[in-house]
Amino acid sequence: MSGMSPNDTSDMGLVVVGAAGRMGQALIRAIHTIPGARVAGAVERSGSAYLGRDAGELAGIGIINATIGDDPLPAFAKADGVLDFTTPAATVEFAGYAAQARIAHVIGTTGCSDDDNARIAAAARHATIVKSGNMSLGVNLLAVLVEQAARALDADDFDIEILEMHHRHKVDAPSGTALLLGEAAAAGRGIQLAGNDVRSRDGHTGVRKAGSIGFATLRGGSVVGDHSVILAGTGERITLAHHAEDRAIFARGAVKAALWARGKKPGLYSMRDVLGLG
Ligand SMILES: NC(=O)C1=CN([C@@H]2O[C@H](COP(=O)(O)OP(=O)(O)OC[C@H]3O[C@@H](n4cnc5c(N)ncnc54)[C@H](OP(=O)(O)O)[C@@H]3O)[C@@H](O)[C@H]2O)C=CC1
Ligand SMILES: O=C(O)C1=N[C@H](C(=O)O)C[C@H](O)C1
Repeated sequence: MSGMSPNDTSDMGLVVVGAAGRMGQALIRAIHTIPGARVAGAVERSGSAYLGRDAGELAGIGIINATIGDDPLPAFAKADGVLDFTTPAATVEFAGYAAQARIAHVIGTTGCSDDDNARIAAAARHATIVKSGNMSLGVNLLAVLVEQAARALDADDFDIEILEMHHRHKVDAPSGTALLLGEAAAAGRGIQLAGNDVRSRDGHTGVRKAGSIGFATLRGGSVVGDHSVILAGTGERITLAHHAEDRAIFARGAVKAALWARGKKPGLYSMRDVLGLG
C-alpha cells in the first residue's frame, strides 16, 4: 500500500505501464519535468523486447534508475498512482490491480468496449480513476464549446459531423477523442450518442437522418491527432477544431490528473473534473 493521505506532501510516485510505447515514453519525460511527481516504476508486457531497459534512457532523458519490468503488482504496491496508455485488455487488468493497491489510476487508453468500461467502473468503487479519451486542455475546452454550439443550433437546421485524422499506427476508430466530442454534441442536443451515431458510410446510404451525429476517420503518416467538429447548415458551416502537435500535451494532462486524484475519494472522474470545466 502506498499509505497516501490527502495531506501527503511527498512527491507522488507514479508507475507508467506501457512505458516503452509512444505515450509511455512521453509520460516518463513529463513526470521528469513536473514538480510533485516522480517515476516509481515502469512496466511492459511479458516478452517485451524492452524488459530490463532503463525507462528514462529509452525515453531520451538519460538513466533514471527505473528498470522496465513485467510484474505490475510489486510496482503498484510501492506507488501512489499509475498512468496507463496501453490496450483495453491490459487496462481492465490494471484497473483491478490499482483498486487492490488503493492507488489512483489515470486511464488514457481508448477503444474500450462497453464491457471493458463496466469493469473499469466496478474498479472505481475502490480506486480513484480518471479516464478520458483525451487528456489535453485544448480538447476538453473544445468539448465544452461543441456542447454549447450543439445546444445553440437546432438539429433541423445544422448537421453535426466529426472528422479525425491520426498516424498510421493507430488501431481503434473512431478515436476516443472523436467519441468524446460526439458525446459533448449529443449532450448539447439533449440526446444519447448511442443510437444517433453514424460511424461510417459506404454505398447507397440514403439521405442523411436529421439529428444524427456522423463520424469520419482518416489514418496516415505521423499525425499526432487532428479533430474537427463541423456544424453544417444551409448556406453556412461552422468548424470547431483542435490540432495536437506533440504527445507532451496528453502526458502533461495525465500527470496533472494523477496529482489531482491523489487523496480524492474513490470514483470515476473525467478530465473535465480535473480541469474544472464542469
Ligand atoms: N487519452 C489520451 O489523451 C490519449 C490516448 N492515447 C491512447 O493510448 C493508447 C496507447 O497509445 P500509444 O502510446 O500510441 O500506443 P503504443 O502501442 O505505442 O503503446 C502501448 C504500449 O503498451 C504496451 N502494452 C500492451 N499490453 C501491455 C500489458 N499487458 N502490460 C504492459 N504494457 C502493455 C505495448 O507493448 P507492445 O507494443 O509490446 O504490445 C506498448 O508498448 C491508445 O489506446 C491510444 O489511443 C494516446 C494518446 C493520447
Ligand atoms: O492513438 C493516439 O495517438 C491518440 N489517441 C487518442 C484518441 O483516440 O483520441 C487521443 C489522441 O488523439 C491521440
